[in-house]
Amino acid sequence: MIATESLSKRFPRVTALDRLSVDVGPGVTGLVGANGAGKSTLIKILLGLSPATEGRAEVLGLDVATKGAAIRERVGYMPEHDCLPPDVSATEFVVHMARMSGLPPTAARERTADTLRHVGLYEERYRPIGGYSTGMKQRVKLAQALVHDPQLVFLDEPTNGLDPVGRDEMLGLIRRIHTDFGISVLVTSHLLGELERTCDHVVVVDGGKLLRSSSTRDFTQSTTTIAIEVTDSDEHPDGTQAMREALHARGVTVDSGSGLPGAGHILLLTAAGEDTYDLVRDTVADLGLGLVRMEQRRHHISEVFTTDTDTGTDTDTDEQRKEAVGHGS
Ligand SMILES: Nc1ncnc2c1ncn2[C@@H]1O[C@H](COP(=O)(O)OP(=O)(O)OP(=O)(O)O)[C@@H](O)[C@H]1O
Repeated sequence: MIATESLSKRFPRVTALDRLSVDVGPGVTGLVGANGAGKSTLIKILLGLSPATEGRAEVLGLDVATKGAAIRERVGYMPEHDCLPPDVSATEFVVHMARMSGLPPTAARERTADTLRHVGLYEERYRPIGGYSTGMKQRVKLAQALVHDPQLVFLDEPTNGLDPVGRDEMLGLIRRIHTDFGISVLVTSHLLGELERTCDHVVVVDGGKLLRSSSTRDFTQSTTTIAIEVTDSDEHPDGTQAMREALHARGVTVDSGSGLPGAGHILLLTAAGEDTYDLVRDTVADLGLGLVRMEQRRHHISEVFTTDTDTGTDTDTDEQRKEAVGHGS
């Protein structure tokens, strides 16, 4: 679907892409990286909207340097930023975009109705977009990317600004773009966690460089670490501490998970088979606490960064990386 070879993009003060070589096949692929990692720049080059400084890239077998228009006929694009006209309705806007893509009037109206229904916009589609919530606007942006029935869509940070429920709904929609319509998807995010659930394949970029490209399964192989979180109680006002001590007394070494989001409330312990789960359950019950969660920890974006990038990068990138890690779940 996509192939880049030593692709670079240099702006006067910053190298946005640095000799990036990656192949992306059919299915749903996540492109993950901190803010400023080069994700949007890559998408613009792949659409033929911005020339690369060096290297080459093909989308659906078409060279981005010379076949931009043909690529945009076959590829849908959902931009990151709000770019919707406030005074027209979703229907009017999406019909317009369908017409711009070359669909005849009747087909444009039919495809618009189908696509808006697919993204979950019903009666609201006749109201001006200016009054929509962020989630509704994201759906309109998604609909206009799909309306001309592309073979591939680029979705740039589609969950940006959404609350957890809206985010889950958007991720479900993205998955269905592929399962229901066979359209391949390249979706960007600075949160690896949300892409894990949605994508078949994940590509990680950092400072414009390829950090890792692998199937989601390989990427998120379960570790043997279990993360647990418990409630407090009247008897144990610091439930986490009580749990730590009780587990310790039962011979289990517990780590506080410092540095992880939610640290202070999370206990990490090494699983020694099913017995460990039973031990945790029994200990929680004996203490009279509630178990908020008990889950096998999976690799986190921070681990990718710490294990694969100790090669020294500039300060800006380090800051941006921390930001992505901080946002991770
Ligand atoms: N037109 C431009 N002129 C100068 N620098 C740019 C331009 N576009 C992007 N950059 C810089 O290139 C780097 C990569 O930006 P890019 O927008 O591709 O990152 P990103 O991974 O998409 O992050 P974000 O989600 O924050 O947009 C950043 O340092 C950015 O400031």
